[in-house]
Amino acid sequence: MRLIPLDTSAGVALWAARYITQRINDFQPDADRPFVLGLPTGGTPLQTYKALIEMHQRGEVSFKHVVTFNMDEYVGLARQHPESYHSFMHRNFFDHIDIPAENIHLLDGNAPDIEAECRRYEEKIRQYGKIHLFMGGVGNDGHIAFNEPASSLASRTRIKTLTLETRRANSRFFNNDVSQVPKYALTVGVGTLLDAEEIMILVTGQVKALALQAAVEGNVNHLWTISCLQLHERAIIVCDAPSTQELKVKTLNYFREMEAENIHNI
Ligand SMILES: N[C@@H]1[C@@H](O)[C@H](O)[C@@H](COP(=O)(O)O)O[C@@H]1O
Repeated sequence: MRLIPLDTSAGVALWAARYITQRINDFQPDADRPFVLGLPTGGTPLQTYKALIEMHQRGEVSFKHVVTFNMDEYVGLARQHPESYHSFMHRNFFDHIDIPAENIHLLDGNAPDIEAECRRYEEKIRQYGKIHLFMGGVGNDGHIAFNEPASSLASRTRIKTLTLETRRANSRFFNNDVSQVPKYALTVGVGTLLDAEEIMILVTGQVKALALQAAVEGNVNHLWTISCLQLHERAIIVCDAPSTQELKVKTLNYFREMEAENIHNI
């Protein structure tokens, strides 16, 4: 695992946007060989999307041959609802870049047959071979995508019941009314995430401090599904100073030294 400790959330966003841009450009994608990018929603990646849009506008990156798969979507929320992840992604990212509509993949939380929809999503990812880079955030309770505590670490795309903690945290997008937050979501599984070639998780704010500690210093544990990163060959966590509150000084110094050396640090 690489841990990139930065001072501010703005620094995290810039680091992540530069990293994505570099990976896409190094890959030199074309129509027959697109770059496959996994994407999250939530408050954390907003600044990263903004930075990517600015880089695109400056001509530093094109998404013409990038294919995207979003991590999750609420069940039963109309696609046009401003807080559906479909709306979120178009409003905050897709509408401002040159990605072709057919390259965008999101789970359909209103599909008549939920199981078939989840199978279709897994199959679609398989058709592209693999996701090259999966960006994500983390919930306050350590969930990755919507893999709530005690999700199987071998799980695939499926429906999940959201915890009250997650619904309370997300109620800030629903007029602070928890009853408006959907109770279920479709989400890629931990196993789906672990299949990606590389995973980059953004962690910002003190509310994420326990989740970051679990990810970095804790044991691999299904109660903190973010800890699955320890099983991945190429996992990067980019974090700001407030989110590191619960890490040992020794841990933080170790990762700082590794990054300063910049070699053999996975
Ligand atoms: N399903 C999403 C997660 O993918 C996201 O990581 C988490 C944290 O969101 P935020 O970045 O707003 O703290 O929220 C939701 O639960």
